[in-house]
This record gives sequence, C-alpha cells and structure tokens, in this order.
Amino acid sequence: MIHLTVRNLHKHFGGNHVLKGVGFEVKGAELIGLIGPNGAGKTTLTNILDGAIKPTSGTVYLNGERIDQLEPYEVARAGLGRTFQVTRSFRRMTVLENLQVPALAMDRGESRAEMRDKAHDVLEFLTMEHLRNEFAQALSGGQQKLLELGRLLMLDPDVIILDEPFAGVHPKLMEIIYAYIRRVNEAGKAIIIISHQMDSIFSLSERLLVLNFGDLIADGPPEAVKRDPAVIEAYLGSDEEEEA
Ligand SMILES: Nc1ncnc2c1ncn2[C@@H]1O[C@H](COP(=O)(O)OP(=O)(O)OP(=O)(O)O)[C@@H](O)[C@H]1O
Repeated sequence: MIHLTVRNLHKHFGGNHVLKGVGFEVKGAELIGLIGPNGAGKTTLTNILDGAIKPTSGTVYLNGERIDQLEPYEVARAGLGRTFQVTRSFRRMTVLENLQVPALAMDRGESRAEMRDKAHDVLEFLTMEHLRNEFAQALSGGQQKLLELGRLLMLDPDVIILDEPFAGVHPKLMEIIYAYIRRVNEAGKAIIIISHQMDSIFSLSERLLVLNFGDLIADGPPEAVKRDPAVIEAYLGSDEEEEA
C-alpha cells in the first residue's frame, strides 16, 4: 500500500521560518486537498516533497524509502510526481514527443513502441488524440495543463501532487481534469491537490490539510475542516473567502 510519511518539516529562508514542524501521513489512494492563505507555505512544502528544495530539518519517507535528500528525478523514480502552478512543457516539441520525454528519461526498460502505445492511451484519456502532432506552444493554457497531467500519467507515480490544476482552465476542460483526478485516484493513486478554488477542492477531496503561516492547523474531512474555528480565523480578512 502507498505510504507517505512527512515528519516535523521545518524550512527557513534566511530569517523567514516558512514551515514550522509540518507532519502528516498518506495511506493508500487518498484524495487530499491542501489549502491555506497566500504565503502559507504550500508551494514550499510541495517543493520539499518533490526534491526541488531540501528541508532545514525533518524527514519524508515514501513506501519506506527516505526521499527528502533526493533530487527530483530520483523522487520521481521513487514514485512521487507533481505538476507546476505555471506549466512546463517543451514548447518546440509535439504533444506526443512531450509525453514520451519523461518516460525516456526514467529509462525503466520500456521499449519505444510500448511508450508510444502508452502515450496514445494517455492522449485518448485526455481527449487530446487530435492534438498529438501539434507543438506544445500552440496549445491553450488549459490544454497545456492537460499535457502536463499526461506527462505525469506516463510515469505512473504512486503519489501525485497537482499544483493549481484548475487555474485559468476553460470550464469544458475542467470536466476532463475532474474526470482525470477521479479516474487516477480510482486506479489506486494518492492525489494531493493544491488550489485556491474552494468549490473544486471541497467537491473533490475526501480529506483537507490546511496550512497557515507554516503550521498545519487542520487535517480532516472537508465538512469538519470547514467548521473548524482555527480555519475560519485563518481565512478571515483574506479575500479568498469571497472566492469560495
Ligand atoms: N526561495 C525563497 N526564498 C525566500 N523566501 C521564500 C522562498 N520561497 C518562498 N518563500 C517565502 O515562503 C513563504 C511561503 O511561500 P509559499 O510560496 O510556499 O506559500 P504558498 O502557500 O504556496 O502561497 P501561494 O498560495 O501564494 O502560492 C512566503 O513568505 C514566501 O515569501
């Protein structure tokens, strides 16, 4: 079973104490929302989980393997993948080529033909088959997000972190992203979604983590978290309330 253990993470940027002992566990194919006001530390936490930055102290284990000192490609190999708030694709490569690059880089013994077949399956799932020969730079913002989700699927990670998957996405593509999240989750993957879009987070997540000034102030079912006085307090005075 998938097991992610985050223990007592601290992160300092100079004198700025950005994560103050964050800890939680993910067991099995959970669908988790990670929320918190601007500057709460969500991106910093994600960057630590995927190996982009190292914690000042604390540990992260994935399926028994310590991953907090690994490089991002090693973390991906260990089974954790993420998307970015601002999408990153190879703009001058086609959609199909973009899908195959991460799988090639992983070098997991799949043949080119197997990778190509998998890429076609992924494209079909994302309803992007007709775009396979387009250059990534020709895609809309929402399609770029789908492409990034597709690249993750090619790697087949156990734990997937989606950073703002709904931001700037056309409502039609939103449905595809929702379906993606549900289907990938049903296939046994753990998913952590970071979003400021409360409607989406509340309708999708089974569990919510709330960060505020580097502290995890709530961890539980959305309905309970919504009523938690500490969470209400954290969002008071923040304009995110109105977006909810
Ligand atoms: N590389 C860095 N150097 C210095 N300070 C940083 C760095 N990265 C983040 N910070 C600081 O850490 C704090 C948390 O930022 P972070 O981006 O993790 O928050 P967030 O919850 O993701 O915010 P948002 O919702 O706005 O994306 C902020 O005060 C930010 O200025």
